[in-house]
Amino acid sequence: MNTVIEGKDINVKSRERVLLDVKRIGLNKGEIFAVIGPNGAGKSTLLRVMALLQVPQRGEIYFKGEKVARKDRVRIRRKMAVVFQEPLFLNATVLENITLGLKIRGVNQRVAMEKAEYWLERFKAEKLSNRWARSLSGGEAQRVSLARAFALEPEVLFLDEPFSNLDVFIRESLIADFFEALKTTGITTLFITHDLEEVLLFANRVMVLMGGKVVQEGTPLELVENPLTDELKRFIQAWERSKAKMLHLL
Ligand SMILES: Nc1ncnc2c1ncn2[C@@H]1O[C@H](COP(=O)(O)OP(=O)(O)OP(=O)(O)O)[C@@H](O)[C@H]1O
Repeated sequence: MNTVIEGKDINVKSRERVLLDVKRIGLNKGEIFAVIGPNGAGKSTLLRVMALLQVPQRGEIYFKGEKVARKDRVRIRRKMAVVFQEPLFLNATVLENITLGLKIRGVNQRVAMEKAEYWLERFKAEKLSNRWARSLSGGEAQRVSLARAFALEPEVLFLDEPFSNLDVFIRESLIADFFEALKTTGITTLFITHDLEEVLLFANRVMVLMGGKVVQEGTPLELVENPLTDELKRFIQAWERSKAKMLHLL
């Protein structure tokens, strides 16, 4: 079976409001799968459910065909890595933040150091090794957060809008490093964004979420060329307008 992670019949409610209602989401091995949608569409909720960080009111997650039971959640979570928009760090140095995650997964100190140094270098963050992680700037923190995620060599990588708070220069450079890392590792990736440009750059497949429901799924090109709903058409047009404005300003 080629599906690495799959969610079936997922339903998340808060009081009586349905936040998420997704019949199926499945990521094939090596695939870069984007979930796109406006603010409040349920993207982060879906990511948390798939990354086993939140238990839905209904629905199941399958990892390589195995239904994830409550008792297996921690074990399977260790095969995953998550990068958030605002990185979460322990109160320790950059290097310690990376090596600790590896040690928890049973990697010995020497190998953990090697992996941490290797990935910090690939994300041009080697000079930050001994800095206190919580003192980093937004761009530095995101470099370290990505290095930490790749160092874990996860079977699935989850990213929740990792580039959205960065200035245009840092974003461009980090996106290039990230894309290179994805290409060379082939890690199965679930990527959340509200930026269509990122979808067109990275994704093999994209799911559009609006109001907690899937409105379309397909290749990025199919989405742009043939949006199925008026709401999605408006979303794409708004994005095109903002891009055109940006080009006009340059
Ligand atoms: N713990 C919670 N309790 C109640 N409502 C919640 C909770 N978490 C999320 N929501 C609501 O669920 C909806 C979806 O939120 P979510 O953060 O998943 O959307 P999103 O698509 O990631 O949005 P954004 O792009 O703004 O980050 C929102 O209306 C949000 O207010």
